[in-house]
Amino acid sequence: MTDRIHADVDALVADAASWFLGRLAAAQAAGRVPHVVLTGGSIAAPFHREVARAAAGSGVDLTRVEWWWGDERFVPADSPERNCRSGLDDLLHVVGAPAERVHVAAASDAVETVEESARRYQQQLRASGVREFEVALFGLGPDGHVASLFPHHPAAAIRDALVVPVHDSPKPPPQRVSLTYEAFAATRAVAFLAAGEGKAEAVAAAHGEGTWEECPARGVRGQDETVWFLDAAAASALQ
Ligand SMILES: O=C(O)[C@H](O)[C@@H](O)[C@H](O)[C@H](O)COP(=O)(O)O
Repeated sequence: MTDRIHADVDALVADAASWFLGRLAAAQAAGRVPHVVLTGGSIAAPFHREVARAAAGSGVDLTRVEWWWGDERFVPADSPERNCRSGLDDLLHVVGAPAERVHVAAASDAVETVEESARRYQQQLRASGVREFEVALFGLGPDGHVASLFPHHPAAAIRDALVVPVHDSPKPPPQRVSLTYEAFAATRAVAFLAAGEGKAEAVAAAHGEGTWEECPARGVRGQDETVWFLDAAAASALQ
């Protein structure tokens, strides 16, 4: 694991965006159409805006990338709470990503149940033929959760599915869909983006020994690399 610690959020997202575009440039140069996992949470908007800004001149063709989300909140499509909101508004619509490459989990006004949303998202993943994710980006919960895999939550323990429905999420809203550890396992590069003192303990826990049940972020690692983009406050409890 590598830690890249910055003075503030602006410097953090600038470095993360440049690293992200570098990974995509290398994948495209090698002839791959990269599959990417985007995140929700508070870091999403500044990160997506920075990627949209830095993309011009990066040599990366963002219209030739397959876009997924690590988790989605089961709320109506036009809710500002949707995790895909920032990715769509701040990045994918800005760079003109074609709709057929943008994979969003069904909202609560499109399907009846969160089970159905999870089932369809898993079907989309399988149908896409994706064998690995090039990059998966994650925020970090103050309790160490990643995507919608929460500490000691039964949904986090499911291994025989790529996508699971989540009920009783400790972070609102209560119903969500999440990719599983199984889905994240085949990922070349994982990046965690975390800022602020509220994340310091979780960052330290995720770097430390112990189980994924108590700190789910421990369970997600990239095959090539796992990079932590942190501001000084989020890094403050690291030894
Ligand atoms: O639904 C969500 O909010 C996320 O997918 C979740 O995993 C998020 O990335 C972390 O909770 C960090 O979010 P904050 O930065 O807003 O604390």
